[in-house]
Amino acid sequence: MGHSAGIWDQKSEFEVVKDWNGISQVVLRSPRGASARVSLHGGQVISWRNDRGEELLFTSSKAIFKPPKAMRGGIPICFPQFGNCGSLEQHGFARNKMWSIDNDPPPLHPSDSDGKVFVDLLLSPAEEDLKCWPHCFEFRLRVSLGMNGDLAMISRIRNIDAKPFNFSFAYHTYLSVSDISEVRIEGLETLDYLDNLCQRERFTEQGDAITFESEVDRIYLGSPNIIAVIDHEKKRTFVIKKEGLPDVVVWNPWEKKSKSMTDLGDEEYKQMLCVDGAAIERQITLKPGEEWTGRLELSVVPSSYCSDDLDHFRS
Ligand SMILES: O=P(O)(O)OC[C@H]1O[C@@H](O)[C@H](O)[C@@H](O)[C@@H]1O
Repeated sequence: MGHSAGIWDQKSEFEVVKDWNGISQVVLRSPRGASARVSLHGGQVISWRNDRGEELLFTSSKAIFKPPKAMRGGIPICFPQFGNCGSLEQHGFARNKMWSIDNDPPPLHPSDSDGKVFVDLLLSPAEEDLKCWPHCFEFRLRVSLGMNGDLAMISRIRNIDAKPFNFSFAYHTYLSVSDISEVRIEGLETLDYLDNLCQRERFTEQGDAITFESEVDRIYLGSPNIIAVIDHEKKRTFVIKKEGLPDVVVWNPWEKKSKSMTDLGDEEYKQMLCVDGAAIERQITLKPGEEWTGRLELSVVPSSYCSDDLDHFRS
C-alpha cells in the first residue's frame, strides 16, 4: 500500500500517514514491534501484525480501496444495522463514512490506557445520514495495542438525541488463517444460532467444536465472552474476548459465493474466517443521554494451548 511520510503525534504515540486516496491512516506500534493500522475511512482496522511482522488479519488481494465502499478485510464496523435486516444499506453506514481523530475523548478506565498505544476516533452523523437514520449519536472508537501486541477495540455509542433509538452492531473481524479446513472454533458448542443461509431460522449447534467444509453464515446467540479460533497448520490460536457483545457471527463464503464476489479471489476463502463479536438478535436500545460500550480484545497464543488453558483468559 502506498503511503506518504507520516506525522508523529507525540502525545498519543501514533503516526498518521496518507493512503493513495489521500485518506489518513493511523499507525500504532507497540514497544516490542507489533503494529496496527486504522483507516479514518470507516474507522476500519486494516492491518494487525505481531512482533515478528506477521499479518494476523485477512485482506483480499482483490480488495477495492476506494471510498465509500469498505474494503474486503481487516475489521469493518457494522453499525447501526447488521446485514440486510432493516431499511439501511447492508451492515449500516459506519464502515463507509469518514471518521475523525478525537484528541480529547471522555476518559476511559486507566486499565484501557496503561501500557498501551492507542488512538481515539469519532463518528458523528452527517446530514445525509440523518435522512436515512434520523438519530443524533456520537460513536467513539478506541483502538489500542497492548505491550504484548494484543489488539483492543472499545466502542462507545452515545444517544445525544431527544428520543430513544435502537441499533445492532458487529466488529466484522476477518482473521487470517492457513487453511479454513484446518481451523476450528471453540466456545460456541451447544449454542443456538440463526442461520443466514436458511432465512435466519434458529438451530442448536450439536458438534464439539465448529469446523468448516462448506459455506457458513451464522449468528450464534448468547455466547460466552471468550472464544478461541484454533489454526492447526499455523500452530496458533486467536483468543477473542468480548464484553457487551452477546452474539458471534461466523462467516466463510466458501467457493461458490467467493466466485460471485468481485473483491475476493476465487480461492481466497481458504485463507479467511470472519468471527465477529456482535449485538444483533436483541438490538441495543439507548435512551437520550445513555451510552453503550462494546469491547473486543484479540490476542494470539501458540496452538499448544488447549481449552483448559483458555480458562486463564477467562479470569
Ligand atoms: O459483502 P459484505 O457487505 O461486506 O458482507 C459480507 C458478509 O458479512 C457477513 O457477516 C454476513 O453474514 C454475510 O451474509 C455477508 O455476505
